[in-house]
Amino acid sequence: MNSIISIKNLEKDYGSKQVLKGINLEIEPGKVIGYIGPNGAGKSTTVKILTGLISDFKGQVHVKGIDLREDPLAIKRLIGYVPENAELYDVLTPMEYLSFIGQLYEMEDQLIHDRAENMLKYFGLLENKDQRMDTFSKGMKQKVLLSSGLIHNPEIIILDEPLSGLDANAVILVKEIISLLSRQGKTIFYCSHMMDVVEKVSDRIILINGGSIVADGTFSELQQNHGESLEKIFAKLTETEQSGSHAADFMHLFDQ
Ligand SMILES: Nc1ncnc2c1ncn2[C@@H]1O[C@H](COP(=O)(O)OP(=O)(O)OP(=O)(O)O)[C@@H](O)[C@H]1O
Repeated sequence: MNSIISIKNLEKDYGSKQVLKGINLEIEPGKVIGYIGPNGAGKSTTVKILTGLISDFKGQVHVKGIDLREDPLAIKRLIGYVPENAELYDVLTPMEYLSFIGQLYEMEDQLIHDRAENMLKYFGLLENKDQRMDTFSKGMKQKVLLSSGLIHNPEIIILDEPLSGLDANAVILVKEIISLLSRQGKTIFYCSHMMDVVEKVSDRIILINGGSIVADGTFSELQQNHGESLEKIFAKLTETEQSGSHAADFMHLFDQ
């Protein structure tokens, strides 16, 4: 396979705790990869390694044939990353923030300006473009963050729970953007807990549990092997099928 991302025997410990236990992944270009798993499964850790934020890992990671250990900066240029919990410089305005990010990628000023303004327009933030972001809601900040991950038109886009805090219209917009980006040949690595969205937008779904891959395939392949909806497949493979009765047990706490 002509992989754009190649991960071999990836392991990561935090002290005595092994969080990734030998992840192997070959990812084709131009696909949307849904990367799912329970809280603490190791999704963000994988993504932080891929984006060069964590460097003390075991195993091999190559992006477009470049060894992550040898040239992390070259890989960072290829990737647009929207982290789960981002620190925005919220004393800046969206335009100032996006200019700053664009300059880090050595983009031309005019291109930064035009692209930033257009992205803010599509996210309904044009009238807020010159307001300081410390007054923004979570969803407004998330839209700026998404714009900052896309501004340099990266080949690979890594989204870690990108829909958090977004209203229903923005969720629809982001889902459409994901599909359009993939039609343009971009590779999208999409971590989320929103099973209904992952089910719809992903060409391939990878489920990790306890630091290991427990399922990998198209949605219909996973359905054939494990169940109807992605929510049910997830529950089955991560052993939370009893969540209904757990909820009932929880409610018994209030019986006395
Ligand atoms: N900096 C850190 N130091 C120590 N342990 C960490 C650190 N970051 C993550 N962990 C632990 O590593 C495990 C995997 O965390 P990770 O954030 O990768 O999970 P996740 O799948 O992204 O979870 P979530 O869905 O909750 O975001 C968790 O048990 C977490 O407590």
